[in-house]
Amino acid sequence: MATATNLCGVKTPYSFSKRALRVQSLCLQSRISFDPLVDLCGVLRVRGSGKGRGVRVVCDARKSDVAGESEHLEGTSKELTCVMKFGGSSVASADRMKEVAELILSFPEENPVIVLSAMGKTTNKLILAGELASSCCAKVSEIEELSFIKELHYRTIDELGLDKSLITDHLNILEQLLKGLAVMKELTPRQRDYIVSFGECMSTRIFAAYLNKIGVKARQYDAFDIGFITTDDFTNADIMEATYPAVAERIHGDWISDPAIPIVTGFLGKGWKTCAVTTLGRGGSDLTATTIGKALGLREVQVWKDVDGVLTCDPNIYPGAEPVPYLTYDEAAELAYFGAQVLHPQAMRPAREADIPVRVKNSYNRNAPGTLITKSRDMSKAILTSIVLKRNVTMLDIVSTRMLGQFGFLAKVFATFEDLGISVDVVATSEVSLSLTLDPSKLWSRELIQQELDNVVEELEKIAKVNLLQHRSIISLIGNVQKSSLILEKVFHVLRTNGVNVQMISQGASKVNISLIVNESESEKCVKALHEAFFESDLPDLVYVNGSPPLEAKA
Ligand SMILES: Nc1ncnc2c1ncn2[C@@H]1O[C@H](COP(=O)(O)OP(=O)(O)O)[C@@H](O)[C@H]1O
Ligand SMILES: N[C@@H](CC(=O)OP(=O)(O)O)C(=O)O
Repeated sequence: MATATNLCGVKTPYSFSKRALRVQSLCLQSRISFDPLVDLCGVLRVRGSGKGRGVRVVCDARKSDVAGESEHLEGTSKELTCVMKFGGSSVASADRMKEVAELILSFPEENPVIVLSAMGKTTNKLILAGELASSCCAKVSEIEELSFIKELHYRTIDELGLDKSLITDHLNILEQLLKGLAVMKELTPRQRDYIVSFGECMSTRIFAAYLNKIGVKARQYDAFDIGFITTDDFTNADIMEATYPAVAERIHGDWISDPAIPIVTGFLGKGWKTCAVTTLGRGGSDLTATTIGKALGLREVQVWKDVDGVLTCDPNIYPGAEPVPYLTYDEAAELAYFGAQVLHPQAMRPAREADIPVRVKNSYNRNAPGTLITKSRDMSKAILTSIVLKRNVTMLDIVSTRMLGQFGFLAKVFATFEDLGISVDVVATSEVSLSLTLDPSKLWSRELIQQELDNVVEELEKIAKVNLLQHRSIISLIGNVQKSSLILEKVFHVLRTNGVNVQMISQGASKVNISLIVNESESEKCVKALHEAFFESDLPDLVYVNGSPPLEAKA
């Protein structure tokens, strides 16, 4: 009897079917390590790598048929190898779609799963159209955003030489939905998710049809139909565990029976209770990509953007920002969480769990090396990796009205936030007081509405004195916190020179992030000055006090 590892990581005896034994023998013949894993559905999955190529073989351990599998198993070059995700900016027009098709074909050794976002700014336009329709500001047929979406998609179809019927049903349903919103005079998060889903549904249909037209066999998938199961948190849903086996089975099953490049809608899922379409939060196609990478055990996930990788800061704030060649999952996650638009905050989770490298590349400059994100990297020379600015942050200073030493104060404060469903970003605390910032991304618009803030203050004032400070920014310094004294020394030198007072400082438990809270009006100036000091200055990093090197220099 052979053994296989179950999902809890335990090796258990497993009675292999003829088919599984055949997989084992083919793996051995091809010098692919045989590492069987039994998933929740009892399906035996084998991961391994032979001659530098990632290979994944799926077979059912309980069935005994071997027919139809041999070509797939022997011809390992026909395995799906990686995910390539293209964001809205990469597929913004017919010309861009042609370039992306050419880019995909320029990697003949790859059999990618393609994940696409909506074309250009379609998602923003869909949200606006929904808001306008429900607020009765305009007649639906006259909503400019709707006309823009129709025109963009029909023009793209025309320029690619495709048939309009590909998306006419979608555009008709979209218009009907907007008319419905105008009657109801409301736009719920659930309705908003359904409306925005049309962007990805249309871009993927157009792109798959174009590939088929140029003779590259492709198959379109709506993520909500192929097992992307999420929580029912509309506008910010979370991927659930059941997604991985379901997506693997569907995409892999189709690939084996009739190989065609899978073209999957990014950003979308299906709520597990409501069965309604959900979205994964803005920029959620990155998460779709890493989820597929983990589900299929692929070799690499590539996210193709309009910048040369993750940069040392937001190029819109400082155009001199430079690409960062290597990052760890922790650094990338922290960077995204603290506001770098370039990656979705949750996207690193599946990649980290499956230990799959994520490469951030530029679809406009494909020869640029980009950024490689992996579990670990050489940190010996790393000091600061990237500077991230999160604007429009609200800060609360909370001081207990009771005596020093009163226990349970912090618990009561955090219980208030839990009751009101508001998450907190950065915290600095003593026994009787704490300062914290509120996460503005909780709401779609990335701003906490005034009524929620009033509720927070009203509740907290029952136990504390509360000072609400708006228009603040968080500057997050992502880097090697083992060198925190060195980083802080330089930071405070720069801020003092620029006359900026830091209002709060916090070092994340993740050990890759130091956060500073400053006034919004001073924040851009700070980021530029910090960027110059850390990435462009020839000044020595270490300033010796009284002629003796600081501790970390001695170590
Ligand atoms: N640190 C950063 N590194 C790279 N890009 C950043 C950074 N911070 C903000 N950005 C912005 O993120 C954009 C890329 O992210 P996004 O628009 O979501 O890409 P896509 O839509 O192609 O997936 C860049 O054009 C850039 O303006
Ligand atoms: N279209 C969605 C999802 C997405 O991921 O887009 P992009 O890859 O262009 O950031 C959005 O705009 O949020």
